[in-house]
Amino acid sequence: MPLYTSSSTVGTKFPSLLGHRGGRGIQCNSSRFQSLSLLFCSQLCSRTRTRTRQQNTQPHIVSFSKFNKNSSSTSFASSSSSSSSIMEDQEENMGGFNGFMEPNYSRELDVAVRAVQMACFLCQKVQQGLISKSNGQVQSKEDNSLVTVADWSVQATVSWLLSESFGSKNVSIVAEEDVQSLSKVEAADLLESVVKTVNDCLAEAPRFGLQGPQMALGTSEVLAAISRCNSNGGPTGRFWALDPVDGTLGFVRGDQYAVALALIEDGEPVLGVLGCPNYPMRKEWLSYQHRYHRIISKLTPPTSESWDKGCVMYARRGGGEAWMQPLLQGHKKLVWPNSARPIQVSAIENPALATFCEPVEKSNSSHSFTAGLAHSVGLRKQPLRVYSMVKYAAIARGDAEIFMKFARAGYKEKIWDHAAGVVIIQEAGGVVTDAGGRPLDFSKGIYLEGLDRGIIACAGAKLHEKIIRAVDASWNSSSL
Ligand SMILES: Nc1ncnc2c1ncn2[C@@H]1O[C@H](COP(=O)(O)OS(=O)(=O)O)[C@@H](OP(=O)(O)O)[C@H]1O
Ligand SMILES: [Mg+2]
Repeated sequence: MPLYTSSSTVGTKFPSLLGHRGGRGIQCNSSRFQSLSLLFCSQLCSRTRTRTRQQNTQPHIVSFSKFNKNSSSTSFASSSSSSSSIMEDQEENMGGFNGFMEPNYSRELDVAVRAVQMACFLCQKVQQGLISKSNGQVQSKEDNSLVTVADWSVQATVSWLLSESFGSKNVSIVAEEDVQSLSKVEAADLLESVVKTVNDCLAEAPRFGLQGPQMALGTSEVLAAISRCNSNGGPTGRFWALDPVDGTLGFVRGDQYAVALALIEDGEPVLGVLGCPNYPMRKEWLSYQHRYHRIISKLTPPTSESWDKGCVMYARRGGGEAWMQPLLQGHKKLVWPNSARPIQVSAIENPALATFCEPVEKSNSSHSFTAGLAHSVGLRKQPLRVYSMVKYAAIARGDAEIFMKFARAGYKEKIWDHAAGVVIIQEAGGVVTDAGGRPLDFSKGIYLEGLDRGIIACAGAKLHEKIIRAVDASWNSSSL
């Protein structure tokens, strides 16, 4: 059975790396920022290698599906014949390895993008319900964060789809929601809503090129799918990191939020998929509250064909490319690559022209500290405050140049809040590190252990270096 189409085949243009960055040179030998430069150089070298390979093997990479590599990815590839949920309308499979014997994760990427498309579809329906009437779908968790039917439903749906596609034995997921609060007797109505929402969504699976269940899932199957997401991550093997609704506050306020799914192998994120259902295609609308965007949209309704808002961004580590495709509209069927376009980071290096983004809530990141940094680096524009990993999407798409997050002391960042965004920004040409210039460490379990002060993502090395310097200069006098 034909299985899937590689993302590598969706585009055939591979501009040279430096040309792709608008000709910006990159210094790899800075003595002052050696670790930073080494990091950036290694990102650059990996990208250059990959591009050379792709140029040599275009347009279709040779399939090595019979090659039996002793790696966990083989089990994913081999599980496809028995439990693949991909429909028949797709191209020849890539065997899980490209012509250079490296896993290309094409099948995982294909399933992940489709699953995130479905999750976005689900979230849009729930968010519309929240906006039209405050109908009790917002719950309070013990940790006081807001959680919705969408959180649990997305987690159940994505978990079920991944398990069906790769076999539940082969799928390990780290995800935000645990099943305890949903299993309580007092949550019976909520659970019923989740089961209905999941089944409504899975009934649409064929439109997204995936197979849904033969019969509607029962309560126990939905709970089982949620509770399967019980991995604790770690340094070895393969697991998925899922944030079913990232930016819960944005979601319940009818604003920006994201569905984030990453595949992590041996502690490194290798695939990143980010669904951004409210991401506006006109970048100036990112800075407006979504309510305003909705009013404007009503005044000038988009035509059915126009791409007004909502996308899924994705990238494979080392692929040297990042992509964005629109959310599936109306009753259409997803035909890969679904009008995907390449995305890349901005070429702006001048701080005076750069836009920085940060969390909306000052309890999540110190606005006063970033304002000081902005001043010292010479950033002049107002910060773009956006909920969720949409900030990573904005950097990858070139709509902003800098993302900074400095959480209060003691807060431990979770891997699912960053993994997908890191891969996408890096493959779109940007840099992501902690404030010490080191890569984020996804190998230590569910937290980004050892994170130095904060997170800094930039379109290019020069801006990144300036921010790191500014953090060093002002950290000791800050109250953080
Ligand atoms: N106190 C504190 N400090 C820092 N970070 C925190 C904190 N509390 C939560 N979180 C995590 O931040 C995620 C939301 O980040 P955002 O960048 O979207 O923040 S904001 O809502 O725009 O203010 C949010 O993700 P979601 O829970 O998925 O919304 C949390 O994982
Ligand atoms: Mg989150």
